[in-house]
Amino acid sequence: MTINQSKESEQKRVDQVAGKIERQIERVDASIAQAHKETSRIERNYGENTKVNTTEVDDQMETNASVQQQKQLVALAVENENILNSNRLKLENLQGSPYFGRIDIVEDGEEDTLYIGTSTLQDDDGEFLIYDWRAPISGIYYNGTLGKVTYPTPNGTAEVELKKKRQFQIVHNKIRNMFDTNETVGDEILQSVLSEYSDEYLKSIVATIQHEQNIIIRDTRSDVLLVQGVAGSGKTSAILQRVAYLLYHSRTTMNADNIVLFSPNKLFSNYISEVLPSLGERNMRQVTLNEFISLRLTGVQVETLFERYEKDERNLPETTIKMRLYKESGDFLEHLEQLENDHREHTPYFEDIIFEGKPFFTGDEIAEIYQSTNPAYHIPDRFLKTKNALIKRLQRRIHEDRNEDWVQAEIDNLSDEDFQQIITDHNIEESANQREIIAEEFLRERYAPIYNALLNNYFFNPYKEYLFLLNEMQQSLVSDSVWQTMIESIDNQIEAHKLNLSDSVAILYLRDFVTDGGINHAIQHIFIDEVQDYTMAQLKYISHAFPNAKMTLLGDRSQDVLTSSYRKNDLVTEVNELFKKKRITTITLNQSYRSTAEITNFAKKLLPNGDEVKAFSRQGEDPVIKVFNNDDYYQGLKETAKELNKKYDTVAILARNQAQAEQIYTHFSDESIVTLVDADFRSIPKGILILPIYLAKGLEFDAVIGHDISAKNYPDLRSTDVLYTICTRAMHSLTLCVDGELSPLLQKEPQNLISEH
Ligand SMILES: Nc1ncnc2c1ncn2[C@@H]1O[C@H](COP(=O)(O)OP(=O)(O)OP(=O)(O)O)[C@@H](O)[C@H]1O
Repeated sequence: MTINQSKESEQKRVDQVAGKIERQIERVDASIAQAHKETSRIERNYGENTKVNTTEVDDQMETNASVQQQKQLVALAVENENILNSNRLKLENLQGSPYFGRIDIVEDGEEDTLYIGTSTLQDDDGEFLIYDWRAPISGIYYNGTLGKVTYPTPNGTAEVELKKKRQFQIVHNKIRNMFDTNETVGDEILQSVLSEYSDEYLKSIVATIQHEQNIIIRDTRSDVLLVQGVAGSGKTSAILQRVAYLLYHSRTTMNADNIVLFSPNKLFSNYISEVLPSLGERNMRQVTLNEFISLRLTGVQVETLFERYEKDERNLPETTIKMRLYKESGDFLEHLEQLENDHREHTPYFEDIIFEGKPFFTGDEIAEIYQSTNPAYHIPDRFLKTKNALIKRLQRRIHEDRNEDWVQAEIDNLSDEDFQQIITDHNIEESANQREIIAEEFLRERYAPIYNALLNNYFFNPYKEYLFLLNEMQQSLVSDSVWQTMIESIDNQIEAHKLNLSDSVAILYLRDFVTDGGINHAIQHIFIDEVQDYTMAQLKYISHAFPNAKMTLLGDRSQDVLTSSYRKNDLVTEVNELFKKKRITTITLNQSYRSTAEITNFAKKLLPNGDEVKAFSRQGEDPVIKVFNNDDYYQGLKETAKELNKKYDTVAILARNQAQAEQIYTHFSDESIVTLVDADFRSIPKGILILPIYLAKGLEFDAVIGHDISAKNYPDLRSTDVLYTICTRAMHSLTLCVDGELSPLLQKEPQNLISEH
């Protein structure tokens, strides 16, 4: 058969499948309408049932049972509707482009042809029209070259012969491109996908996943999967495909709520929010490091990475660097723990528990209980015994206070409804001492804040404990007076309810150690994007806080924008050292997909080990370096941006920091198509955008303009990471504007790229 004949018969199949998808959508719509009616009927019924008489105790009990039953019915009906809606979403996702791959295999002498798409589709006879890309057999499409290949089955590995691998690009149910290939996914389709212009949202790469990316997506063995991937190599894309893959394979034991992604900022969260729904899955939870820490340290304002970066840009003394590097190491957390253990005689710092303006338990009373526990026990055990003793004291108080006059008086003053509510809430039966039981329950409610304070260990002061340990620490990094000044400065910050990043993680770790708390067992997978921005102490803490979670860490040591002013780390070595007791797999991605070959080749020359980076063979225009005479700079920048915006929807002017971004904006403020983006933005508009580089991390734009790459602004090698990250945000066009003298980082560039204005 010629390729044209094949195309004709393939098109026929697409038409048939498209027709079946339409009919299934109609049927699902009818079922959804029916289910919706049913849910409303049950809800109405539920409403009527709750209106029954609730004054008599017997009636109350009966009503409760019936309400519970109705609640369950509502929940079931809603669940049914949710399932139907999720089926519809899957069908919608298949509409217009039902599949992207086909494999022809011979298994046990039998030939079979399988089509692969974003989700499974069966016809009414149960025949598979489309296989989900995550099905074990679909792995062949991404992994196998023609010939003998294997795939996992519940009964072990199966071997088949792969006869043909075909790729499709189907748009509006018309085959636009079709290729037979022996590669993972041939370059032609990838070329075409990558030439498209940027979008507000990242897209799924399911149809064109590459071999190395596939290994990341399908890894289920590693405890820690570390990916060192160059800019634009598909790390973020791989995360999202991997989440979809894991959800599919652990349907019964895991859902999207068991997965947490640490993302760099809110813009980024929005940028990636469409991929999983386009694959028929719910988004996982997302949190920034700062939100995560702040949630755990309520009442304290924790410095963000961006704030610190802005500060670091101004000055960073050598001693600060030394102390910070130490406090950011995994060892520091261990030293704190060790020091705490070494000070057996020391009583942790306890606080009064205040109730209605007065101490209910004083710090001294709590300390006494702690001191009475066996000093041979571990600190967390002594702490737990103290806490249990306090809970017992509270219970005793409740028991003793129940006959107090004030309690009796308060009960007498309860309305009938409140009185009945206590009876029903606690299932209190009629008996001789019913009133005493009611009094106890009443007190339990009244003293709930105390109980809550005990449960949450609010009587322990981790801040003072931390300062104590810092004081006790033997260190030879800096002079004693510098160390003391550092301690005083933390003390002052705590007074003002503020904390810097390194101290906050150490305090959390210390608090969790002493109180044996802070652990979340429900999370099964943690993903950290831009892991080069994390310190080993932070990674250690995250791993401690989610002990059941496998970790997928993705980063690029060359995009170390936020910490490169004081840290030159080797990400892979440090992470391997930190997690040496775990099963760790390291994968390197060297192929960059985002930018044209010209941009990638330009950017990689900035790096000392840039040869590793492989450009994808998509041709475009050469990057441009425009040098302006000081007075003309902003005018030139403005004209450049406006000119590019005629051709490209999004043109991003990337500055080193917020102050520079604001400065640029003042020169543009008369233009309506220009937006100054700051940390509170949740989505990226089209037009000309001005933003500091740290907010552009992980994002991409059609055209990028690097702001003021002059000798003043990018004086030496320490600025390499920032400049590299700026350049690699560009998909199709890169321009670097220079105010005055060219940065030494650009001085080796060929003259034909540089123009004077
Ligand atoms: N296999 C692929 N098929 C199609 N497009 C791809 C593929 N891999 C990556 N891309 C595209 O390349 C671009 C960069 O991908 P992504 O943002 O995931 O890379 P990254 O490694 O996270 O980048 P960075 O570290 O620079 O932020 C995106 O537009 C993505 O859609």
